[in-house]
Amino acid sequence: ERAAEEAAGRDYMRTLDEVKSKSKNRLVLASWDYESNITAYNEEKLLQLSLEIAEEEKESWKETMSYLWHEFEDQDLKRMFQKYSQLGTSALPEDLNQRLIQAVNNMQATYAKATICDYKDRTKCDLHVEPDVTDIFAKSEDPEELKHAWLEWHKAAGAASKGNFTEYVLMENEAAKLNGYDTVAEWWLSEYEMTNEDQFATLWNQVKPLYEQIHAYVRGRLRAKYGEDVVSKKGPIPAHLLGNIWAQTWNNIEKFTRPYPEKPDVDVTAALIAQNYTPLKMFQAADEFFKSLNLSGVPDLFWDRSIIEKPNDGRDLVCHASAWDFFDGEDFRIKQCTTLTSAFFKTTHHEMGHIQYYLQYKDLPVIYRAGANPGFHEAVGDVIALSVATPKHLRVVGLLEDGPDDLESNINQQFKMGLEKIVFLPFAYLLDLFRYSVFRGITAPRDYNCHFWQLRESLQGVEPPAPRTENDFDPAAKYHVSANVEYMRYYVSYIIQFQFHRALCQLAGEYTPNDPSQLLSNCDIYRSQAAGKALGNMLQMGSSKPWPEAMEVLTGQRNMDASGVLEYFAPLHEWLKMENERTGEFIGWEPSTVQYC
Ligand SMILES: C=C(C[SeH])C(=O)N1CCC[C@H]1C(=O)O
Ligand SMILES: [Zn+2]
Repeated sequence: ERAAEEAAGRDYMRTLDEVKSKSKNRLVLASWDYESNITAYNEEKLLQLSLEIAEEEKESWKETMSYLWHEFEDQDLKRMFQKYSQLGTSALPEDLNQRLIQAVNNMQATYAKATICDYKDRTKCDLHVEPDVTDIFAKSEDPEELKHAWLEWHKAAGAASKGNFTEYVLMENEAAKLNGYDTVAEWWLSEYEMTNEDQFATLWNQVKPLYEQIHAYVRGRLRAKYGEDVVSKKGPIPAHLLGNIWAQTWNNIEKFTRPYPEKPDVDVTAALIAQNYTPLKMFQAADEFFKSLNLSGVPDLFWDRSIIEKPNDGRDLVCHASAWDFFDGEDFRIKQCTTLTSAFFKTTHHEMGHIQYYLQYKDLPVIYRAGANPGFHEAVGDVIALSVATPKHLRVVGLLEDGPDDLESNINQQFKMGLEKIVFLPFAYLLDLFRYSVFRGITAPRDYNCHFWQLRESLQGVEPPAPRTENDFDPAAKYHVSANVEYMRYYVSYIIQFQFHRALCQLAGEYTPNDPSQLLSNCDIYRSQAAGKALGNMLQMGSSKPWPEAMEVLTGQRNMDASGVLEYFAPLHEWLKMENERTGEFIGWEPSTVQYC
């Protein structure tokens, strides 16, 4: 009867977990080999192993579905069976799975190998997105050089992948249907225990007023710098002038847009170089922060097997930063082409946050070794980085000399954080609104680029530096579109990380709501055992419970909302409204005059 069936199911789950641990370990090792060294041999090995494991998974899926797990009373056992009942892309017939794997591998390789020619020296054509194009956008203040780099990169990495992307959409949608979803959009939303994107729209409505204020202020400062012919009074901002090839964060233009330029700069990049930091030292600093919270340090294997600098042996590799769980409870790695910049100092904390999550849930069944939802995984490292980025913490670790702690300095600091966190929200939101509409067939291939730029203009208030046509495919110029990595996880992360930060800061005694002497943006949880314990308790849950339960363990709230973001940036929001009022800056943007549809 049922009790015997559940007992049998429990035994079966234990065995299946052992089998899964081994097959996932083999697959991740082959993926690591391919992404660390893109060769035909490594691609073929990954393809063959992927197809072999897909067949094994089809077999074990039949056995899994032979149990009456829908009736099980043990909710935890039922949750495990429910997760194993999702076969994923292994549900595809082998030939379609092969076409899918090849389409994504082709896009990844195109992106990794893409290069552009230097603006000044047109014979120098070996510039990759990391570090070269990234550096151009960090340093150049020449609109023509920025336009050249923008157009060349979007041609080399975007347009080139349109065919493979269309094939990938077909195959991935087929897999979605075989897993019981209408399209990939619903499959991705199910990861958040949602059936539509209404909650994401609600979050956007909460933060949009704040975004419009910082957008208007930045447009005004850019117009002052480049002139009205380059930056209009009321139109969208040209995407190539925002310090980032995707215009997703605008930190690199902070140096000439910050509210109080006469106040001392907080230039972490200069400090890292001046103090002979190395990539290794950056990783050790992040590791030390987690240990200060009485959380886990990384194992020795991590230092032996990670790749933390771009290899200089001329190989092709995926440079985009990533953290890896090899599902054997011991092997955890990061692959990152680190350079000595404040951006990479943050990325290092971001990636070490993934590793910390892996370490905290490594003893759970393999099926539960994931974030409570994908946004949780992206938030861990960023929460730590919110403390690290405070002038207070930077002084503790010697990366910033003493300076004023007055209102103007706080506004400058919040503005710097706003160029990373507020500005990012519409970008992350639109990237998957675009892909949802593609997966749902609302956006056909002949409309891809037009619909992408309609979203870029309406949500982000940016426009392309030159006319676009359907020979372009600008979305694939962003890594995650070429690599089939869902992106709403970052939108969720940039909302919930402030809810997490607020809770941790109160536990650390660093923040009291409505106490102006303790700004949330000045909180540093460094060395707080209470904060570390609460964070660890949430991370140890992995995906064993629905994400509202994990959220509640840390914050006492069961829902995600923008109250954390709005509380953190309240002083800046007030300042921006007053400043835009004072200068008469137009809030929002009128339609673009650039032809892109
Ligand atoms: C650092 C990573 C690897 Se998970 C990343 O892709 N991030 C972190 C911030 C947003 C997003 C991006 O670079 O687009
Ligand atoms: Zn991440």
